[in-house]
Order: sequence, then C-alpha cells, then structure tokens
Amino acid sequence: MEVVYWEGQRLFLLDQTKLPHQTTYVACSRYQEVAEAIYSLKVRGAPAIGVAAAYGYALAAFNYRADPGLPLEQFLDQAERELLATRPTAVNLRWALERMRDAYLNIQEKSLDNIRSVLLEAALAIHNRERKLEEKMADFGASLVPPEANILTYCNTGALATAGWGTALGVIRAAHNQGKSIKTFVPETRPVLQGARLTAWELHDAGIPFTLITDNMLGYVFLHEGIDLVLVGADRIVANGDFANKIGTYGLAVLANYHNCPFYVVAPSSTIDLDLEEGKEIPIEMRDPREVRELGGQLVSVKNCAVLNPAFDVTPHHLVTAVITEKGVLKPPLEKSIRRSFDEEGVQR
Ligand SMILES: CSC[C@@H](O)[C@@H](O)C(=O)COP(=O)(O)O
Repeated sequence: MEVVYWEGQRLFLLDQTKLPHQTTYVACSRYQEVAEAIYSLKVRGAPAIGVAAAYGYALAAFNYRADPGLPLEQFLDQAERELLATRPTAVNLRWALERMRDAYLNIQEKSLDNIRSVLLEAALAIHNRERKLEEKMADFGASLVPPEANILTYCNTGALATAGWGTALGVIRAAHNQGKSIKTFVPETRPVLQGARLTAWELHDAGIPFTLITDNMLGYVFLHEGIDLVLVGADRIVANGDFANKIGTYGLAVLANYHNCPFYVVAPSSTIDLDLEEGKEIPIEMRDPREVRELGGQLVSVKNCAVLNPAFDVTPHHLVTAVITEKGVLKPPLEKSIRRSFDEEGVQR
C-alpha cells in the first residue's frame, strides 16, 4: 500500500490518523493542504514528511497562477516557509526542501511547464532515493540481529514513517525475512499511539510476531522478558551523535543502558544535521494539549488541566551503541564516525 503518491496534478497521502480502522487517502491539490496534513500527523515520521514536503513544493508550482499574485519565485519561497514551519524537529523536512529549492534554482529554461516537470521529477527522485537507501540500511541493521532475539522498538518507524521500507522497523522486517526468530515488543507510544495504531498494524500485515505493551511496562519487560536489543529511529541526529526521537526514547535509552542492552539508532543520512553540534540545540516541537488530555477524541482527564506535550526528547550519544545509516554501522566515537561517513562521499551541507 502506497503511503504517498502523485497522480494527475494531486498528491495522495494515506491518512495515518484514521489507521488502523480505516485506510483512506487525502487528496491534496494545493501545497497548503500538504502543510496541514503534515502538521495534523496525517503523514508523519521524519523521512515521510520530507518526501511529502518535496511533493508539496512541486505542487506549489502546479498551483501557481501568473495573475495578480506573487512572482513564481516568491510564491515557491512562501510554500517552502509554510511547509518548513509545520514540524520543527525532523530535519528531513529541511533537507528535502533545500533539495527542491536547489532543483528550482538550477533550472535553465524557466517556462512554467518546464519548472513543473523538473520539480515533480525532483520530488520523485527524493522519494525513490529514500526507498533504495532504506533497504541498504535495513540489511546493515539486520546483520546485528542475532538468530533469536527479543527486540524492543518504539513509536512507528516502518513504511508509514518513511514512504519507503522503514528505518528501525525496516531492520526488523529484513531480519524476519532472513528467517531470524525474533519477537518484537511494541510500546503503544502515547500521546497519539503510533505504536499501538501504526506499528502493530504494519507488523500484523507483514506477518511478523509482536507483543503490544503500554509505555509504563518498559521496565517490566526489561526485567521479566529479557530484551536483546533496542532499535529506534530518529528525527534529527547532530554532529556529536545526540539525537531527537519520539518523546520517551530518552527514558528507554536509560533503561537499556542500565540493563546493558545494545541500543541502536536507525536513520538515513538525511536525518543527520551537521549544522548543530549538540542535542541541546535541537528545536523540540510542542503540540496541542488536547493530545494528552484526550484519547481517540475522548476526554480522559480534567477539562483544560495544565499539560506538557513535547513531541520529542533528546538522547545523549553516550547511550547509543551505534547509528545505522545507508552508509554503514557508525560506532563510537560517534562524532568521528558520523563526520567520516559524510567526508567519504564528499557530501557538503
Ligand atoms: C522514520 S522513524 C523516525 C522518527 O520519525 C519516529 O521515530 C518518530 O519519532 C515519529 O514521530 P511522529 O511524531 O509520529 O512524526
């Protein structure tokens, strides 16, 4: 099932807020609808929002009418700003939009038809690149999974989160396909239940055994079930290896460390932000208090009570066993191996 696809002059997004009960698509014909879909988590997960934003930028060129409005370049800049503002933590959004802007700036023949077709090609290339490199990453990760293993993952890091193969869940899928006997524990991931609604749905669909737990069972599971490794994704990894991921990841990393359990972060290099040195510089998205007070739209607490709702937390690099990207398994000292993985390909940011 496609998570994101382009047809005609519209972008279709699988509405993840309706899963697992309904599989419906939102059809976006304006870039503002893509921005709204990203903000409201209809499409979510760092790589997937990068892919959606790239198509959103292309859509802006299709929306553009020369009449009294802005010149095209300013209109595209406005689309870029609005798409970028939707979710501040996942750096893949900025990564994808920068590539779209570069694609626009490199166009020689600036007729509207040509601009539209070049930008659509550029968005498709970002999407296809994601698919290809995630399979590579999954193979690197699967090589670290023992033939029999209890794995703990977090949030949703599968095809739904990437519009490709998946990050941490891609590794689980690859290990399963290699015939490894794995049991995956899936925390529900409050406040909006990406684990219970999305990861459980993906694993069930793929026929991969899993056990759903509530987030406050993590300690119990380490003590009584035995966890062999933890696999999580990331929304932004900075130069020293600190990384932001779904709220709760830090607590999970501390528990894994206490239990001497390997803790792996799986993410494409588009999630690495070498402009930031340390995790404390990462902007953390604060979301609507209703996500905490409510469950499935039903109030479960005191109306209007004070709420804290950071969507992400930052885990320090010393709790990370290795970072797995499409370039390989990056081991500590993380700063050195992260920078080297960029230098090898001469990637400039
Ligand atoms: C591809 S997985 C990496 C992260 O994006 C994932 O773990 C996560 O935190 C998603 O958060 P979300 O708020 O659902 O977009």
